[in-house]
Amino acid sequence: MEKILIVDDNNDICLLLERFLSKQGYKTASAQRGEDGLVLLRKEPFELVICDFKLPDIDGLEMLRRIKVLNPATAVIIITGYSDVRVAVQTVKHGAYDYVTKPLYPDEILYTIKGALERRSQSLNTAAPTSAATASPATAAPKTAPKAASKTSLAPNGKRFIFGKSRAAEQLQKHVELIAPTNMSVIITGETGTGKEFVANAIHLKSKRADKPFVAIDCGALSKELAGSELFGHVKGAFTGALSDKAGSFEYANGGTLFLDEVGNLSYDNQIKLLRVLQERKIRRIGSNQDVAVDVRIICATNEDLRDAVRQGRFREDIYHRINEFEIHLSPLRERKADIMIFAEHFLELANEQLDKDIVGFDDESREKLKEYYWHGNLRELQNVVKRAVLLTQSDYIEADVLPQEIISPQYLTAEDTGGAQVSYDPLRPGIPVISQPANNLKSVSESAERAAILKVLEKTGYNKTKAAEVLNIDRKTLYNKLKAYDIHL
Ligand SMILES: Nc1ncnc2c1ncn2[C@@H]1O[C@H](COP(=O)(O)OP(=O)(O)OP(=O)(O)O)[C@@H](O)[C@H]1O
Repeated sequence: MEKILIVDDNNDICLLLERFLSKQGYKTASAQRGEDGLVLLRKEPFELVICDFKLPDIDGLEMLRRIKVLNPATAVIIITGYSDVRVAVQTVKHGAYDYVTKPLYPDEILYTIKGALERRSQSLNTAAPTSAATASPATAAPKTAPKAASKTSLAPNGKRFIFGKSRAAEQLQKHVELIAPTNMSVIITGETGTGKEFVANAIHLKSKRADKPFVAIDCGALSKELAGSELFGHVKGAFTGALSDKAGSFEYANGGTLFLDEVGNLSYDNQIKLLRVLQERKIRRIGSNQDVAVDVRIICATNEDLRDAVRQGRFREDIYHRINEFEIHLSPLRERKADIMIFAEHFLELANEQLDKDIVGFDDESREKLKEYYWHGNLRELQNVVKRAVLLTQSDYIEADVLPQEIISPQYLTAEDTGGAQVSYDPLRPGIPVISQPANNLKSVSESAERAAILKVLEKTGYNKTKAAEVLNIDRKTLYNKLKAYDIHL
C-alpha cells in the first residue's frame, strides 16, 4: 500500500485529505509543521508528500529541498494559494511533481496523486534516470544522466505547437521558419510561461538537427557547482562526490540543440566555459585535460533583460553577443488577446484527452473572463486553469463558476494598498494597475504600508521585479534594497 504524508498547518485540510485518501486505499500520515513532517520522513519512507507551500516554520522550496535530500525518489505535490502560483512554478522547476491550488478538490488532488505515483514508478523502473539518456540512440548516455532539477527533457514529440492568430503570433511563426534551418544561436525572451522552451523546441524540430537530441537545461534551478558538471560533465574524482565519469549536456546534445533556460543565472566560471564552446566548439569535462569536440546549436532563454545583466557586470558582454545572433521576443498572453481562446480550446482538447472527459467548449461568460484576465503565468497558467475547469465541469460547457476566484473577480489595488498613491486602471488592460505618485510618494508612507504596497504590486505583476519597480515608480536597484530591508524573499 502506498504511503502519503500530508504536511499542512491547517488541521482541517490534514484531516480531510487523510480521510479521503484512506478511502482511496492509501496509507496516510500528517504533520502540521515542516520539521514534524521531516521527522516522520526520517523514520519511514513515504512514496509521496503533499506539502503546503506556506508552513509556519519552513518555506515550500526549502521543504522540497530537504525532502529530496532525505529521499530523492519521494514524489512531492505542493499546495498553494492561487496568488502563489508563480512561486509554486519554481517548486516544479526544483523537482516537485506538480502543484495544486486552494480550494482543494478531491478529484483534482486524486488525479495529481495518481500522476505523481505513476511518474515515480516509471522513473524507478527506468535504468537511465532521465529523458536525455534516451533522447536518441546515437547518444547512449552513461547511467549518471542529468538529474530531476535540471529540467532536462526530450523533444516533446507528439505535443502540438500552436501559433495563434494575433500579429505577434504571425510574426513569431515567420521568425521561427526563418531561423530554424540555420545554425544561428537564438535568444528567446519573454515572461515566465510564454512558451520559450516550446519555441526552442519548435526551432529544433524544424531544423536539420531534428533527428538528433534536444536537451533542455534550466540554469536557474542548478547550483553553481552542479551547473558546471551538468553542462560539461566531469571525470571520476574531479570533486567530492564525483564517483564516476559523467557526460554533460553538451555531449548529450551533440549533433542536436541545447536549450539553456535562464541563461543569465550561469556563474562567471561557467560563462567562461560557455564562451569557449561558443568560440571553439570544444568542451572539457571538469577535472579532465582532454578536449571533446561538440557540434551543438545553442538556444538560450531568459525572462530578465540580459542587457541589464551585462550593464551591471553580471553577464559577459562577449557571450551576450554570441548567443544573441537572433532574438525572438514572446509577448505576454494579455497582449495577444486574439490568441487566448485559441490556446484555451487547445488546452481544453488536451485536458479532455488526459482526464477522459468530453467537454464541448466554454460558455460566453467564461470566455469573457478568460479574455479579460491578466495571465501573470501566461500559457502555463491558462493551461492549468483550463485543466482544473475541465475536471470540475459536469455539463457540456465550462462555466465561469469553475474558474478561480481571481479570474471571476480580479482584485484591483486601491490607494490604501499603495500607501496613498493614486491607482487607476486602463479599461483596455484590466487588472494592470497604473499607479501615479503625487504628493504622497512611496518614501513618505510608513514602512508597513510600503512593505504591503510592494508585496501587492509584486503579486499583481507576477513577481516581475522590473515591472513592479516601474509600477511603484522606483528603479530596480531601489526595489532590490527595499526587498532586502523588508525581508521579502522571492
Ligand atoms: N506554442 C505552444 N503551443 C502549445 N502549448 C504551448 C505553447 N507554448 C507553451 N505551451 C504550453 O505552455 C507551457 C509553458 O511553456 P514553456 O515551458 O515553454 O514556457 P517558458 O516560457 O519556457 O516558461 P519558463 O520561463 O517558466 O521556463 C508548456 O508546458 C506548454 O504546455
